[in-house]
Amino acid sequence: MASVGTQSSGSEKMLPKSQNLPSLQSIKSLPVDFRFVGSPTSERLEKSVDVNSLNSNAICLSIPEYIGNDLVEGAENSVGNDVSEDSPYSRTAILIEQRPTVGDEGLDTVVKSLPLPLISTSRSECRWADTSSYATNKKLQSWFQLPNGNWELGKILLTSGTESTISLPDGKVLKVKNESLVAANPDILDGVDDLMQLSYLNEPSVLYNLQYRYNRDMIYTKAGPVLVAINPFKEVPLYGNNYIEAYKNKSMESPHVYAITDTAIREMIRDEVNQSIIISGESGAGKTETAKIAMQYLAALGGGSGIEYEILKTNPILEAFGNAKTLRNDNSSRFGKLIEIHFSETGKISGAKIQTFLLEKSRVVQCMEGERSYHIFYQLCAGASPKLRDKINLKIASEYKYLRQSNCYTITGVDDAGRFHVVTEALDIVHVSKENQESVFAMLAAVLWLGNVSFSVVDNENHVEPVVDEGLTTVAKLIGCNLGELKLALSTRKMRVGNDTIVQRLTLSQAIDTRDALAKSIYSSLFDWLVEQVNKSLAVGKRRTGRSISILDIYGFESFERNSFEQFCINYANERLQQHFNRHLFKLEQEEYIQDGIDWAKVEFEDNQDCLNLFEKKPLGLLSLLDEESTFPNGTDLTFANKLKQHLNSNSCFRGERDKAFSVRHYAGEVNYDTTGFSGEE
Ligand SMILES: Nc1ncnc2c1ncn2[C@@H]1O[C@H](COP(=O)(O)OP(=O)(O)OP(=O)(O)O)[C@@H](O)[C@H]1O
Repeated sequence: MASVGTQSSGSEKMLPKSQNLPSLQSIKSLPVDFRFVGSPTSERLEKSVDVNSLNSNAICLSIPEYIGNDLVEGAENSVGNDVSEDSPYSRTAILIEQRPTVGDEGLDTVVKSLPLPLISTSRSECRWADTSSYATNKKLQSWFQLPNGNWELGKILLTSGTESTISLPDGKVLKVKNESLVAANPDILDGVDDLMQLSYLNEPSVLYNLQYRYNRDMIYTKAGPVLVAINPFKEVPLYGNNYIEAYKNKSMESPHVYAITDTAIREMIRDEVNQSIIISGESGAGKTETAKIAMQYLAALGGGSGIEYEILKTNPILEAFGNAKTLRNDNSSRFGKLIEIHFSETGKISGAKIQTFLLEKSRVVQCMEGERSYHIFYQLCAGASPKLRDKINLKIASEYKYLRQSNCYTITGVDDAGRFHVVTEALDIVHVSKENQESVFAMLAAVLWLGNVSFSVVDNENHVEPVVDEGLTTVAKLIGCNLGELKLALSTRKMRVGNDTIVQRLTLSQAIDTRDALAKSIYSSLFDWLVEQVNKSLAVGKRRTGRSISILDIYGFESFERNSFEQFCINYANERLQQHFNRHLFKLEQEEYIQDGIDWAKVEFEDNQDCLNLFEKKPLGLLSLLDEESTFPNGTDLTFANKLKQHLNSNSCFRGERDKAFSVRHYAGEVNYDTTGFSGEE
């Protein structure tokens, strides 16, 4: 007699009535007609001692090839008899792996007689049987969106005509239009580890499934070929050597960054093709942490030469110089990075190369209340030795205007002085000499002192001159420049008129802009120089004969009140990534199903092609128009904004705003841009 079942790992309300739930032993002692297939669920079944820890209540069964149609019908009896709706196992699903020798007819007979939903007849094809009749037998449930936007799972009590009566979990009974109800999946599909397994793939079902797993610390879920990670904002016991060992070369299907990375390694070796792992998401979603976890896995598998240690040590350096506290994320990357890890033919790491993009330079001179500038400034101020402080005339963070303006110096739980030592150690490891390190710190101090440079008005046209004080003299000393030259550089500009060069005095606001531009330029040159040093160190003497795995971690989609040119570029890059995601998750997958003639209910998704066209179309897209305006001698930010309004106002993704502003309807929401600085006007 076949009786199969397992306890749901779900909430109390879902537990079966019986107190005597089946033990692992009873599951294992299934009749010979059945055996576990080598799927992740069954693997876990066999390994796990505690059935309660299972995250799925689907039992995977395989019908051995030699059984044939007759025995399939036998299976029908045994399953059908024992697993009735009232049995303790009523939430058990059955997944039958169809072998080529089992005819469709035989299988159909089994399917029809099962009192339970059949999840699949073939795991590889994922052709889920329609479970709606099962749901009708039970009390039909549907999602209903409340006025506040939240989704509630309602029980349908009655359907008549175009309306249904539903009861919500809080006991309220509502009469609603049928079209406002969104199909819910049967309980049996709660917490599936691949969203593609859901019978109904709609917003509330996806959110519910992700939350169901998240509540159980299962932060990873697959969405076909894509891994969805939900930031746990706490330590989760999912990493480290034991986990690495478990995933190593095992083609484990259960969702994890290690599994994705392992697939990249295997496919790189097997197909001899370079691989890339693209990580995208909004700010604070966990991209950088995920990139680090992937790098740790690569280092563990491809390590041995010692270079992997250097690669991992680049993280504290890049984070110190390129990350900052924002309102959304205490450690927000303010630049994008592409890390290429090179492997030799034997699969060992032979070197790496880091490319960085779009460092947010403006943060050096201004940041919002409650945010911080780059970590390294605070680390330096807190952790520099007395000798170094003396040498570069360093004060505490609150002495510097650039750091003072946002009124935030520390991050809860972060020891800046301690981090400074970690950074200097990491700089040692990537072979930045002590002498060069000192020059780096001197340049950082110069940037901070620049912010303290003030100006005094010298005539009635508001022309200014820098005040000669500790700030100005320290900057001159640190950057190795004559004081008089520095004064001129900060208060005048040279212009060519015909064959002559004339020197024009700057007004206060022009001088402040010049000072800030110098500070930004010093900082971004320093950042680029460091990345160059890191790359030299990671590539020394290594022949790049093998293949590589690249990890792209670009900083996330963001929207402030008024967004800059940098944010415009970042949001465009994110729009492109979204399109890549859509293509792989929906477009290509669905095209393949259609080509193969697979009966597939089309999944509706929001295609962001229109928004991409707004950016990319020639000659009347945002980028082309910006290119054009930047080359016009009389082009300004205002003429650019007017041009956009003239040509793009009829585009549904665009809206002209007052003065120099416009907004774009991105996939993640509408964003307002201020064209100040877009056209590069003088
Ligand atoms: N897997 C994880 N385990 C534990 N904590 C995590 C994990 N992923 C992210 N976090 C937490 O969330 C914070 C933000 O994550 P992270 O810096 O990776 O976000 P991000 O997507 O790179 O954001 P940004 O675009 O602003 O750089 C981390 O500092 C960490 O505290």
